[in-house]
Amino acid sequence: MTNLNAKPRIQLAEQLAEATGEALRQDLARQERALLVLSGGSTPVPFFEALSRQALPWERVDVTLADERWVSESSEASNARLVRCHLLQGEAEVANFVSLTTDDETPEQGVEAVTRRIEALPWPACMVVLGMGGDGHTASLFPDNRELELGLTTDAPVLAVRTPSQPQARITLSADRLHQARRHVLHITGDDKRSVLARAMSGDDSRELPIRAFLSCPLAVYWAP
Ligand SMILES: O=C(O)[C@H](O)[C@@H](O)[C@H](O)[C@H](O)COP(=O)(O)O
Repeated sequence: MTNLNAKPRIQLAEQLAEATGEALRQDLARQERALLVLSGGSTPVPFFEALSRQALPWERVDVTLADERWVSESSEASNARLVRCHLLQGEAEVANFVSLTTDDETPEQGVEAVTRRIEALPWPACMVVLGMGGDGHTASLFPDNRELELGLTTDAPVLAVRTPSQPQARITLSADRLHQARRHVLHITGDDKRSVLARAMSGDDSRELPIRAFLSCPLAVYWAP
C-alpha cells in the first residue's frame, strides 16, 4: 500500500465499521443474537480494528469466518488469529467467536464438527463481509478448487477444499450458506481488484470468477484505491 492510498483505505474501513455496527444494532433490536460472517486476508485489518471500537452489546454477537486455512490458530496464516488480534479486543472481546478449525489433521476429517458449530449459529446472518482475490475467488471458492462445483451448488453449509494454487488445504462456507444473510458486502481495495470486479460484472460463469455467485445478493461494494 502506498502512503497515498492509506487514508482512503482507513476511511473506507471506518465507513464499513459504522455500517456494520448499525446493521448489528438494527438486528439486535428485534432478536436476541446476531451473526457476523467475516473474511480474512490483509484487507480487513483496519476494518476489524474500527469495528472493535463500535459501541455494541458485543456479548450478543456471534462472529465466524467465511473460510479458513487448515492451520493452527498460532499460525500467521490463520484467519481466526487475525480476528482475535484485531477485532476481539476491548469491548468486542466478549463476542462469541466460532472458528472453522478442529484438532484433526485434515479439513475433510474436521468438516463434520465444524458443520455442527455453523448450523448452531443464528442464521440468517446479519451481514456477510466478503473479500476477493485477483483471480476472482471469494471465501475459499477459488477458480481452481477441485470442489468448486460442489461449493457453488451444495446445500451443505461447509466444505473442505483443495486448491492447487494455494499452499494450504482450506475449509469454506458454501455459496448457499454465504447467501443466507440479510446484508452482503464486498470489501476490496486497489485498481487491480476494481478491474477484476468489472470483469466479473460483464459475465455469468461463477466457475471462472467465483465472486459472480454473489453479485446479485444484492452486494454492497466498499472499494477504495
Ligand atoms: O482468508 C482469505 O484469504 C480469504 O477469506 C479470502 O477470500 C480473501 O478475502 C481474499 O483472498 C482477499 O485477500 P486479501 O485481502 O489479502 O487481498
